[in-house]
Amino acid sequence: MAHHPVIHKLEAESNVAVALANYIADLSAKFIAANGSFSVVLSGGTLIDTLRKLLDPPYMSSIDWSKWLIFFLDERVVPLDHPDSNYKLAYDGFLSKVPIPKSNIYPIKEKLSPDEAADEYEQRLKHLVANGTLKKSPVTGFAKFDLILAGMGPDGHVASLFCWHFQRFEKTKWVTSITDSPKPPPSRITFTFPLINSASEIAMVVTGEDAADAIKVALGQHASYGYPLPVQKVSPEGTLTWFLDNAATSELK
Ligand SMILES: O=C1O[C@H](COP(=O)(O)O)[C@@H](O)[C@H](O)[C@H]1O
Repeated sequence: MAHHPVIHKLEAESNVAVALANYIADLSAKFIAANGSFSVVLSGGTLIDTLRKLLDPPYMSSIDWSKWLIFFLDERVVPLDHPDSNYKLAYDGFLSKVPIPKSNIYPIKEKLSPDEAADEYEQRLKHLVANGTLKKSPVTGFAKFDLILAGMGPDGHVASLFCWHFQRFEKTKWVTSITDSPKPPPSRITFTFPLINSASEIAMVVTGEDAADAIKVALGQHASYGYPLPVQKVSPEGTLTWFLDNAATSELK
């Protein structure tokens, strides 16, 4: 049974950045004290810039970065130094500025087809569960990440799970691929909903006016047409916490 979501409606994106840094620092301390590590899944997009407060005092020196493990919620199937790469975005904007050991960062493998890249990432996650690096959900048997940091596109997509694309209905695979993403670039890999929803904590970090219509649907104030939006399928075993600014909530009553 999913818990009620926690919703933080903040004035500006800069307030979201501060609240998000506090939330992440608290979870980092909690999970490291309990398990000796903190597994964090990053999406791309605007989220990476909204993580910027973690680079400031007191977080930079108070967080035990050496215990963080970094994964990617979705990735574009391009070289890791390509401008479209979510790894490059995260590395340039965040990962290169914090002392997380390189061996604790898990980018996709290059030079594989989208299908091969998704399978390879899934196998790597399964191996990390088998050797105890990652936890396993006792409910679903999928990997159980401590924290997934997700954004949402204006069309309500999460990760690379889009409306009208079958990947959003995947039940068995942990990671899947898409070669006709409606948002460029077309070839991507993505966590599936069963893997996403096995997480302990999911933060949906959504800012800006473009998201306002989808936020109205996601928070139940407007019926969706036909199928629910992908974002409406986000329902973790643990807690879902929304971080929203005034622009993203401007259509809410
Ligand atoms: O293409 C993608 O889009 C989403 C949303 O991005 P945003 O810029 O609207 O925040 C992002 O979460 C995902 O990781 C990315 O591949």
